[in-house]
This record gives sequence, structure tokens and C-alpha cells, in this order.
Amino acid sequence: MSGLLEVMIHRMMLTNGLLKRAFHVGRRQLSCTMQLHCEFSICSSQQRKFNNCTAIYNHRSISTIVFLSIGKRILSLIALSLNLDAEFFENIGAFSCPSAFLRLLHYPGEVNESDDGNYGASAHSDYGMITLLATDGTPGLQICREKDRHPQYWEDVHHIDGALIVNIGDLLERWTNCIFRSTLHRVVAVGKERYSVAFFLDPNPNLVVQCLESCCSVACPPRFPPIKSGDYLKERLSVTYK
Ligand SMILES: O=C(O)CCC(=O)C(=O)O
Ligand SMILES: [Fe+2]
Repeated sequence: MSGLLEVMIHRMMLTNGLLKRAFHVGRRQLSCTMQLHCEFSICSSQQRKFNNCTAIYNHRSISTIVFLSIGKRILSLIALSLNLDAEFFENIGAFSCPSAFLRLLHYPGEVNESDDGNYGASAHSDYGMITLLATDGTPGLQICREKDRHPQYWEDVHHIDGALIVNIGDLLERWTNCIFRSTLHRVVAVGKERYSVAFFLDPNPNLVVQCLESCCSVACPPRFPPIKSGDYLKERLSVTYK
């Protein structure tokens, strides 16, 4: 990995026993001064598997710094839509040393009968504020718009060249009292190998996430108690990776 990189490789893992390989790059907590200019020149044999991910990444000339600034911009638009200042999340310190990391993902093309439907990513929502997702264009990602409705109705997310997919996370759902619902999504088998890169943008771990004033009223009280972002994420991750 290039000397320019100040990254930590968290782990190589199989998540929940599902057929997905993920490679984590970044720090749970980005240092404010840290240069995260991620030009990937991945060379070890393990990392070679992820060259297609890095190709997605490099092709779009995006670095973690760019992901971060796109994420901040989207969150300032979300703040405006809630009658808050554009700088609201910046001002409350959400982006001062935020928790953020990249996940490079590889899904194999072949699916065996014995896998028993375990492929890709099972239905979930991401835990933090927002996730920016770049894929190699291979289908497989699906969303369920009305997550409380049963039976669930799943829609394919169509690839748009040059566009990033934005998922709302559970912390933003808590903050906005469900005005912004977190995106229920999954990745299903399409009989083709698939690569994607996800950038998870989560707030400073010490920030207390509590219902925004503009998102509640007497008729619509807060649905979630205040919680420190870091505690919430730790709890969710410990359940996922126990
Ligand atoms: O690979 C994808 O398109 C989605 C990955 C995902 O949802 C995740 O890693 O949380
Ligand atoms: Fe996800």
C-alpha cells in the first residue's frame, strides 16, 4: 500500500458466514489532521483480490477525502430540508474526527445449492449517518422502501454510470425521528461476480444523538432515547461480529 496512505486495515472477514469478503480500510475515528488521500496500489496477494474494487475507486478519482466531502454536502442538504442551518451537523461536531471507513467488497459469482440461500448481504440497514456506495455495475443490490410493510417488496437498484448510491443509516433515522428512514437493503445472487466499495460516514463517537427539535412535537414525541454515537455503533457492531 502506498506510503501516502495512513490507513489501517481492520480485517479480512466473512460476515455472518455469508458469501461475501470484505476488506476494511480506514479508522473508526478519522483524525482531523490525517491525510486520507487514498490512492490504492494494493499489492499483497490477499489484497490483489480487491483490485477490482480499487479500480472502481480509482476510476472515479475519488479518495476518502472526497467521499467525506460528498457525505458532508449531502448531510448539509438533509439539514436544510429539516429547517436547520446547512452547517448544522458541522456545528454540533459530527464531523470533527468522525468515525468513517471504507469497505471493499467482493461477492463470488458461483452459488452452490449447499449455500442454502446464503449469499451476499442479508437484509439490513447501515448503522451510522450515511453510506456512499460505488459498485462495478453488476446488479444484485435491492432496497425495500416500506420496511414495516409485510410482505416486503424488494426493488433492484439500477446502476447509473458515475453515480454513487446513498444509503441513510440508523443513527440518522434516530436523529430525525424517522423523518429520514434508514434504507433497508440486501445483495442477492445474480450468477455473476460482483465488487463494490462502501464508505460509511458516522459521527464523532462522543456526540450524543438525540431527536432534533424540528423533528418532534407534542403529537409526535421522540421515538428513541438519546445515545452516544460511539456506544450505539459499538453495540450494533458487537451483535454483528460476535
Ligand atoms: O455491496 C453492496 O452493494 C452493499 C454492501 C452493503 O450493504 C454493506 O456493506 O453494508
Ligand atoms: Fe449495507
